[in-house]
Amino acid sequence: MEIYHLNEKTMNLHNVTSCVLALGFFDGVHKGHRRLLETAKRMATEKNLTFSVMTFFPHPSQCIPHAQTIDKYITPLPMKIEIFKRLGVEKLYIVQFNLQFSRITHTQFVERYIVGLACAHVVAGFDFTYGFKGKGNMKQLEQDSDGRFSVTTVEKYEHHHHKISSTAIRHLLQSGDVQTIPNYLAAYYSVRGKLCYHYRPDASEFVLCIQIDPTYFLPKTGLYHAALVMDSDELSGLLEVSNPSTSTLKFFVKKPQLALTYEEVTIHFLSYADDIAFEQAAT
Ligand SMILES: Cc1cc2nc3c(=O)[nH]c(=O)nc-3n(C[C@H](O)[C@H](O)[C@H](O)COP(=O)(O)O)c2cc1C
Ligand SMILES: Nc1ncnc2c1ncn2[C@@H]1O[C@H](COP(=O)(O)OP(=O)(O)OP(=O)(O)O)[C@@H](O)[C@H]1O
Repeated sequence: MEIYHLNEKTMNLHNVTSCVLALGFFDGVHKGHRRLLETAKRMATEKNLTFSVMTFFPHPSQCIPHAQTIDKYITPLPMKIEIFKRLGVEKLYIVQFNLQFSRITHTQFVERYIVGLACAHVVAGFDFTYGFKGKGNMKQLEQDSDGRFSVTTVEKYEHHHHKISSTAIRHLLQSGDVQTIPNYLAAYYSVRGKLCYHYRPDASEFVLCIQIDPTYFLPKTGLYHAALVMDSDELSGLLEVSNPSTSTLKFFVKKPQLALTYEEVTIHFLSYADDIAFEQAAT
């Protein structure tokens, strides 16, 4: 996968190839996002065009006043890049979202970032917005295209009559309801980290400490039933989130049957244990 970090200065510095472009922020790359990305991939294959994705970084709420500033992510950028790679994206455009970019009008965005990147077809969801004050929508996009590219609008994908969204997943994390998240993500909520040290409080128990990207959106404080995956080995245990802004997690496990190496690990949040267990572990 080719990755291009775009801003006003770097816009015209690379070769473009005719593409199908999927558009959006895509935090979590949840089931709704995946449906959209599969549509774009299928169209790229049918039309023999490059499968491209455009996303933005950081989240627009960090430079425009919003009800809530989003500075923690379900998938921090390196994770999102990895998922796009796995989904077969051929070109990834990461547009720097700053105040200057936010003031680009919907027509300017189409001229510079869609027509300018040789997009023959654009795929986005029913509620995608773009341009200054988010004035552009999917109807506007068809008008702005002026016949130069075609547009597919992906319908709302729901779970129990609710839109599957990054916002809904953040709410589930905030309430500790991690067991419901696979309905939205198609997988357990997971974080990637590095085993930084371990200690042994008694003969039967090990505590592993894992350093994670500080921009992960963590579930609420407490203890979680979790699985820790390292290479092909998997350990079951309890994971402590001491507070949602921590970047060190503690994983409690009974006598691990494998040699612990200080490498990359992935932690899957399976379900919430309870506050009582958390208080007991803390003492
Ligand atoms: C060129 C451009 C300008 C934007 N300007 C604003 C803005 O002024 N205010 C705003 O709230 N969002 C703005 N946005 C953010 C969009 O409304 C939207 O959040 C973003 O395109 C990601 O779409 P998604 O949330 O549907 O994935 C802008 C987006 C683009 C592409
Ligand atoms: N459930 C869904 N069904 C269809 N399209 C979706 C769905 N969720 C998001 N999309 C589309 O995916 C792209 C990325 O959307 P975005 O990153 O805003 O996701 P979101 O889940 O709506 O996020 P948020 O909850 O923060 O608004 C957009 O084109 C959007 O319209």
